[in-house]
Amino acid sequence: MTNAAHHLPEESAADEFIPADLADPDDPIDDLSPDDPENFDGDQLDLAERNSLRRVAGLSTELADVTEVEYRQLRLERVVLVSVWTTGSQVDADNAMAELKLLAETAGSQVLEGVVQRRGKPDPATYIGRGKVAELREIVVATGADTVVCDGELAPAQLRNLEDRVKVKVIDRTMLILDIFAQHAKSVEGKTQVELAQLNYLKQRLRGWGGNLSRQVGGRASGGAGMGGRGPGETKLETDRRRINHRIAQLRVKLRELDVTRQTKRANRERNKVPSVAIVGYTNAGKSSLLNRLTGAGVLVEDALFATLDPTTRRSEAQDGREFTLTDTVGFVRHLPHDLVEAFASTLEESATADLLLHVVDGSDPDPAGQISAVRGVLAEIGAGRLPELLVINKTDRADEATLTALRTAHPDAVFVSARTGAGIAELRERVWAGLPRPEAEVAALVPYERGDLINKIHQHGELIDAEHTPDGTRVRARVYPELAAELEPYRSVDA
Ligand SMILES: Nc1nc2c(ncn2[C@@H]2O[C@H](COP(=O)(O)OP(=O)(O)OP(=O)(O)O)[C@@H](O)[C@H]2O)c(=O)[nH]1
Ligand SMILES: [Mg+2]
Repeated sequence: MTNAAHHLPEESAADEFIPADLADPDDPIDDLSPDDPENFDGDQLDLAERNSLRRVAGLSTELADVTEVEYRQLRLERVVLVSVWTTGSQVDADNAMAELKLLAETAGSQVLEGVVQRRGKPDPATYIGRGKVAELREIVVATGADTVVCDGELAPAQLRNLEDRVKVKVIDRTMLILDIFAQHAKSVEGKTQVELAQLNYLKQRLRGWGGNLSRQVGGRASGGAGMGGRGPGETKLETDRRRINHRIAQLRVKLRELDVTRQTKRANRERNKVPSVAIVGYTNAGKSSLLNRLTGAGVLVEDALFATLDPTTRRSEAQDGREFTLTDTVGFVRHLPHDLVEAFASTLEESATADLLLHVVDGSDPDPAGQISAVRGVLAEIGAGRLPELLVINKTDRADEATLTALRTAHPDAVFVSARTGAGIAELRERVWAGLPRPEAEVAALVPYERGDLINKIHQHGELIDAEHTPDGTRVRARVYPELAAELEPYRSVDA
């Protein structure tokens, strides 16, 4: 890459660093104290527990001595944000920076400064222009930062070069998101998935912080061959790599086992034909708040990105008594790391197999259209792109009229709600009920009174058209799924 560097054009004057305006005076976030009784979020059952989990290092004891893996984690760091602004307007660039700031804060770090460089494309060697690296170093020194966070996914070489020159830890957006997930994941499955994604990502970016040991010239000779115990000549880098590979294999096995449990659960639901509704959407859009509104679930709601990492499923009932499930899911974000999408595949499958998607959008976001397309992108990636989708524009209490009008025009079928005030929730319920899949087969039967269980099943899983009590039992007409139709077969009326 030193070669490549010679061919790069000099920095032009137009490539100035633009300080990002990080202090947003009317930051809508500020008026959202969870202690405010107005902020109806249901019971926040596990808030305390969550807070106590915040800063626990995500890796198991087996990797405790892989110093680099720990080093890459972001814990209460003092950071400088850096982004290369290639396309789009200044507003887009500011929004992207504001989101990066939120992400960094969600990871527990303190943002000291943010700089944007306008540039045709990121420098292949150093991400920002090479002329700007020294300036970045100055900012780092002046602010006393210990970490630089770049808004993008950096190639291993870019990361290394920047780190060598800026002389503090450099993290990219992908690593940052992985780190947030690692801090927040609660279930065994979630933790395992995140750890796997982190290790996969880091594996290609290890640089051997054991200092000179890592750059041994003969190091290549041992690559790949002889995974067994190598002697004292083994470098720290190789040890790390070997341990990581070993750990990755372990995690894969564990995930496979966990997946079996999940599939059993899902198979049960499928057999019972309980329609499932998945609440999907951009992170912080208000998915959990909506689940709480719709079911009183008491899921944690927090003004933080990725508050929810473990899907919660609640049963609910349509007005005609039919049951369905509502699942709150992990939020999406622009450029969700691919490793992570892959790692979360089984969790996300919850959405991919749903009968209906409630796609929640934060109507008060500066760029709801961008959120919608980012979410649809991830949905397509996990094979949920063609499911029936009900677009729900949330936070109408806070969104400005112009944005709402634009959204109404662009999405005439969307439902406009506020999980906070409850506005539009009644309509949302009806739209959800109407969107549930309907059983096809219509049957007529005379069900004897001792088979009241069948009548109950019709109520729960089918649609009762009419019922009449006769001396011999209940005469019913109903739309039911094939399984229930088979159970009703012995009592079928011929005149149907
Ligand atoms: N003003 C307003 N705020 C809302 C509304 N709905 C949710 N919020 C707030 O938005 C923030 C995020 O809400 P959550 O329900 O946690 O969002 P989420 O989509 O589940 O977020 P993640 O799980 O982090 O992806 C919280 O501070 C909520 O109080 C709304 O209708 N109006
Ligand atoms: Mg949530």
